[in-house]
Amino acid sequence: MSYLTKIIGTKIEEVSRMEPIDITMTEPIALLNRMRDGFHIISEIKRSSPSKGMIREDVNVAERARQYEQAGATMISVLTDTTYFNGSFEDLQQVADVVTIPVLCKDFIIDERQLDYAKHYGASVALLIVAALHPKRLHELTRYARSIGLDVLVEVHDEAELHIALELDDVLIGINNRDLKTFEVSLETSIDLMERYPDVTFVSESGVSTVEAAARLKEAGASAILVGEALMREENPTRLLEELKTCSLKFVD
Ligand SMILES: O=P(O)(O)OC[C@@H](O)[C@@H](O)c1c[nH]c2ccccc12
Repeated sequence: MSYLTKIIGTKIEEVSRMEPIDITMTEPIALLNRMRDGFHIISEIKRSSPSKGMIREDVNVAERARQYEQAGATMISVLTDTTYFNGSFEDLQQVADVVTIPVLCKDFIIDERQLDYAKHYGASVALLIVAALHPKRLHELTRYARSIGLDVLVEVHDEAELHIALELDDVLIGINNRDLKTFEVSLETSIDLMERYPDVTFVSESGVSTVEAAARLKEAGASAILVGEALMREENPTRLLEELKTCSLKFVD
């Protein structure tokens, strides 16, 4: 059984225990427009992961999110899964309370109730993973998210999944360089797809740990990169984040 299948099994159980929660509906924030020009950093609050184990145990998430915003991040991603990533909706809320930039709820979302929680705890964007959902459910959840005021980042890993994502209106597409079934990471996953679809606005996700990697992705057409581990490992992430944001192949030996 793949890890993704295992995680989804856990989510099905978790969702069945989630009480309904109040939400205040808004309009989505037009995330796609914000990403169209320039090169953006989405920095992630990630305490641990199944593939890397503990990354940073004691983290003041509010403080770190503020540093990310000050250093120029366009959006903060917060892992809310507890079982596999040691995150929580409390983390999401703490971040949303202190930053002015959008906050992404990063979880394995399979049900409307999780979208309600994301909204309630302050997210303005939610992640939906194509590999985790039947295309019909992906459509339903995308529509529901937008109806309550959440923009959607849709995650793909190959061309077949990209075709499914391209059928959705007004979503930002992320290409995960990490295969969620094997944990293998390759930047070529993004580079190949971005070169074949030059008109699509893409976020390249995972495995970006150097300025050179960021520059390669930018050169290949990425509008944004999503960086978790590399920034979390920095005691002070400001400099690395600034360098990733202004990266250029010209300055790389
Ligand atoms: O820590 P990294 O390698 O920089 O990766 C960040 C982010 O892309 C990764 O956490 C991620 C991408 N898609 C996901 C889906 C679920 C959980 C986590 C993820």
